[in-house]
Amino acid sequence: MSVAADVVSRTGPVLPPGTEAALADWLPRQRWFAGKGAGPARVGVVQRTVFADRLAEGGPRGLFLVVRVDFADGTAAQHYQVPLAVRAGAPEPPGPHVIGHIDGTTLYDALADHELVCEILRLIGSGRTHHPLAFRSEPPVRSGVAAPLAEPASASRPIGAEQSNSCVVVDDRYLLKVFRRLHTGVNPDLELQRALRASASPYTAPLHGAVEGELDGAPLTCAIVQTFLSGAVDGWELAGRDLRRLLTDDGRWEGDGTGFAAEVFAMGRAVASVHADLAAALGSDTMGRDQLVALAEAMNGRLDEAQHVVPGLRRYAGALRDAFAALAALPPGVPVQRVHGDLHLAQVLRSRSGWTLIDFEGEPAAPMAERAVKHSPLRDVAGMLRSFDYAAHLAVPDRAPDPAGARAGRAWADRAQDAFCRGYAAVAGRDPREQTVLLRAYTVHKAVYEAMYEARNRPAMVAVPMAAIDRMTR
Ligand SMILES: Nc1ncnc2c1ncn2[C@@H]1O[C@H](COP(=O)(O)OP(=O)(O)O)[C@@H](O)[C@H]1O
Ligand SMILES: O=P(O)(O)O[C@H]1O[C@H](CO)[C@@H](O[C@H]2O[C@H](CO)[C@@H](O)[C@H](O)[C@H]2O)[C@H](O)[C@H]1O
Repeated sequence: MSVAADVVSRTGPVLPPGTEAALADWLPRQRWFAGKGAGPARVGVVQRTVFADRLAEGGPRGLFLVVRVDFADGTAAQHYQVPLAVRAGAPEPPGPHVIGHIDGTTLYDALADHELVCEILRLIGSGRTHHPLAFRSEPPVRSGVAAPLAEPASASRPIGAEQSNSCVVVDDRYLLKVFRRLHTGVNPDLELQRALRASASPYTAPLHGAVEGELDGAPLTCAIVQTFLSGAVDGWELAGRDLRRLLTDDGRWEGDGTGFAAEVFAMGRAVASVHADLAAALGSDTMGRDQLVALAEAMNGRLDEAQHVVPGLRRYAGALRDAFAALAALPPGVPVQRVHGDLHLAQVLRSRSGWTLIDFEGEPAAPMAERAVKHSPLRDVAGMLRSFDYAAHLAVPDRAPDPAGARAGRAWADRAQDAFCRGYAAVAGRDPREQTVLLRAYTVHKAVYEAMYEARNRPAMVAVPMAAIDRMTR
């Protein structure tokens, strides 16, 4: 399973013996490691690509590793990406990025090493290949505009701890995002942002380049670089600020909120515009009878899985299946296209230039083939409508639940959902709420996903989607 550490460079083996044991200890402690509940794991390095080697001169060696994890309990094997730094001695202060100290070297996460982060950007900027990895810069949208990434960078810092992947901000200008859990196939975060760059969408952060590879003969997306929107605030934070303004000092809710509804109207416009650009760039289709039935079956399948994880869903199963059956019975001809796939308030950033959609990778645990399936754009609309409901529950932490507060939160979510749909309609020409059956099916389907996601990742929050399911099935 593993590639032996047998390649010897001027300074000894490329990977010191014991690397896999150190990784086996380090990986399960990472936020993005998806195999946490699966028991003991065996770890093997199945691919390693040296992209920088200055160990002999007292500098770092940088490698991209593909690591395979096999689980003792029979859970299917998972692949992860680890950009690895190796330096002589113990140059790194202890921290969560340190993987181990072996044979006089320190092994640590290369994203914490400014020199190596710069090297990755330089390789992308100059379009180099270190087989099997291709470092590519995106062709200029307008001719004569050079790729900016070859310039030296002076500072880099990791951002966000609670993420599925790992991001580093370079010079406050670029965001390098390294995908952690690997699925073969082109990641939609690259595919869709490439298409949106080509159509010069003003609602995405321009893509500058990517690192692409292959595993077992299939394509692999390893990393992307895009413009970092310095000073941007995400929709979740803005929603929280608006909700906090409604809350009086003595704990009562008062007023209608401030300008947030106007912001949300603009957000709806941005999402509809991105949908139009995606349809133009990557094509659209219609669902016939068979596809509608298959979609309803997939939704039922997820409900089956979710009921094992959240037994409380069982009492709603009849009403939920009715919503999916109504979808299956819709007249054929429902338009479908590529969509964001996991849209919520933290996936939209508000900066001076307006709203920007980020993170087009879809549901991070799903195989790429599933994420590439065309859907009604109402899938994203449903995701955002659910997010306003979440915000009303959670954006004001430590607030004791009380009926008046719940009513005020509900009224806030209703207003936000209304503003979003009106903004969406202003660009799409049709209010998503007119497609009642479709929107209801996608919305309850999303809530079922959330119940399962929360049970696995944030059990204290299961009550949020469960309350929505209770309300929507009454
Ligand atoms: N282009 C960008 N400009 C500014 N901040 C960004 C940008 N892209 C992502 N971020 C920030 O980084 C965080 C993680 O990015 P995201 O693409 O959502 O990664 P993940 O797949 O790990 O969730 C986001 O929540 C956002 O705050
Ligand atoms: O951001 P990710 O792509 O990793 O998405 C996953 O995590 C999200 C939580 O961080 C989760 O979103 C759910 O919680 C949000 C509030 O924290 C809420 O705004 C969303 O509406 C709700 O779905 C998302 O489902 C999951 O895929």
